Amino acid sequence: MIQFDKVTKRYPGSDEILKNISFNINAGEFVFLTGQSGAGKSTLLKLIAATERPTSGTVLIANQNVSQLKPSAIPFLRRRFGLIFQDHKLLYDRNCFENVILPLHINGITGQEAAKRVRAALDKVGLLHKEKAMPITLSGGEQQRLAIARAVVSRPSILLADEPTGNLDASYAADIMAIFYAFNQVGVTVIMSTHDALGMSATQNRVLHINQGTLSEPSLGTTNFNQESSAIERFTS
Ligand SMILES: Nc1ncnc2c1ncn2[C@@H]1O[C@H](COP(=O)(O)OP(=O)(O)OP(=O)(O)O)[C@@H](O)[C@H]1O
Repeated sequence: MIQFDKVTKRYPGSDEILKNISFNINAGEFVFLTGQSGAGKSTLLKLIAATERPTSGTVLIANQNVSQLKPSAIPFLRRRFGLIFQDHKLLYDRNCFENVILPLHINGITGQEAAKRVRAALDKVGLLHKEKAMPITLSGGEQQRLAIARAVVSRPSILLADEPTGNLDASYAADIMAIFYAFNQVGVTVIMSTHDALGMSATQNRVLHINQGTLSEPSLGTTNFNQESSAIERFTS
């Protein structure tokens, strides 16, 4: 479903952020993307979402070469994706219902059908009772759940989440992870970047690790992975 073939990414004036990276992600997988700050995790997610283009190499999404898509085709590609960021990107002058309905309105879905879908999405993340609340009145974990509702309301087949638990304490983070696992259980492909290499050592999910521009799939518990984990632990404790 997602194929990178010898992908290199350099921003104007930058060194190579990603170097000759190849991997495949199949429909329905749950993949963690790890690496230190600045390693290129967000860059890789942006290449998948076609908000950035590779400098060289090929990115195929559902067999479509992203670099060869006409600009008019990009919005259709993006409908496959639900995007979730660490900083939510919520609209603070609109209530929860209005935040979640926005992607539907952009896609021309309005009226009762839109309202039904918004309430279903809010329900999935446990926020149906907050539909009229303004985002600023929600806790950090609730705001992140609202961002997830907005990302899934268009029923994307792929969720790209960029450190969605980064600002949250452990219990909120566990709630958010449970929501992502629930979506994955019903067939949604989930690709999630995280600093939390420690947490990942407990997971059975596939891990793609970026280090100095190259990609590896560490077998969990390998020396490098643990060294980096303890560095993160020292930094955050
Ligand atoms: N638009 C841009 N122009 C130039 N350089 C950029 C741009 N976006 C990112 N970079 C650089 O690319 C590198 C990788 O950034 P990226 O945001 O992908 O890393 P990351 O692994 O997601 O980091 P973090 O965990 O801190 O969010 C960094 O050195 C960053 O400064």
